[in-house]
Amino acid sequence: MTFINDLFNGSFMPHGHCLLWRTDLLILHVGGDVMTFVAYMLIPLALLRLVKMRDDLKFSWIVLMFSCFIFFCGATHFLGIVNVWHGYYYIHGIMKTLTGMISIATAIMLWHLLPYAIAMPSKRNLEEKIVALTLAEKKLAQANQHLESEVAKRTAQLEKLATTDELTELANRREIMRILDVELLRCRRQKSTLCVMMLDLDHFKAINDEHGHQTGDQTLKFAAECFKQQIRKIDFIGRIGGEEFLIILPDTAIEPAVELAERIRLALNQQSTKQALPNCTVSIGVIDCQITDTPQSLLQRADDMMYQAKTNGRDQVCFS
Ligand SMILES: Nc1nc2c(ncn2[C@@H]2O[C@H](COP(=O)(O)OP(=O)(O)OP(=O)(O)O)[C@@H](O)[C@H]2O)c(=O)[nH]1
Repeated sequence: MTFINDLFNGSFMPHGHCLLWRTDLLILHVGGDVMTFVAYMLIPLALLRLVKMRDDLKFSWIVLMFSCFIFFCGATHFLGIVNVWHGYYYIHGIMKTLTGMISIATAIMLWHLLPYAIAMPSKRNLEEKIVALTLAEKKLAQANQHLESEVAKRTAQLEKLATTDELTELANRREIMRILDVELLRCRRQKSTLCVMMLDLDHFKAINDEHGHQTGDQTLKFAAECFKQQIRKIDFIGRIGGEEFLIILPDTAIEPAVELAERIRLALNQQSTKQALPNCTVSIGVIDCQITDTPQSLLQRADDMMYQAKTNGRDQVCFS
């Protein structure tokens, strides 16, 4: 009760010793207020600049409230300086009340936001997450690389399977016919020479019948290897049927092609006697490419020559 009486009868009024009229106290109080005022004004400016520069930031009441709270605190300190010389106590009081109200509102808002702020990942959490993600990304890239090399390996295997004869590992019929197409076009474009050789092992059925299918297979492999050894790197060889082979000789005239066919025939003759395999001979038909030839006609003409070698008594070369 005494406190309330004092409040209204004037006894509660401060006495008129403003800063005790001492210069050091004046400098201390005014200096402190000036510094606080400047700092309080700089903080909302910094927040304003942050919001302006970060266009991903959405409008937030808490930032606005916090800026107002700091601004009003600064303004209160400013009026504190003014009031040392002028007595704007009414305005100062209003400003202090407003600052108090905004401070309370900001504090309530802060408490409300506290659970969200606590749940937010810390800088260390985020750094750990970034490290984990970088590691996962690296592992993913490695797995991807491994997968890509596996796919490339499988593709190469499939390509080989699709183009290679399984037994002799020479080009299969489809592949050698594709090569014949390409080489014929190239020969036309470059106006060069091209020879084709058809080879058929003699009495192969007898080899199978007398020595068994497995020995027949080994003989086929051996003959294929023998043919391959005789041709140049730029030539092509493929197995087009059971015991039938085709050799394509780009940039080759008929004479050297026939010489090569003869060498092949002799090589098979000589080498097969040194093997623990049944003796085996080959009939060869050789032709050179004519202006009207197609891949089919080349094949047909080489086949005709090979049959002529068969009818002439086998183990020989016939050419047109
Ligand atoms: N072992 C084996 N034999 C095969 C293969 N492909 C075809 N043959 C056999 O090759 C033989 C070919 O016989 P023919 O067409 O009568 O020819 P040939 O006995 O060589 O007689 P000519 O060609 O007239 O000298 C057949 O018995 C086929 O079964 C194969 O991949 N492996």
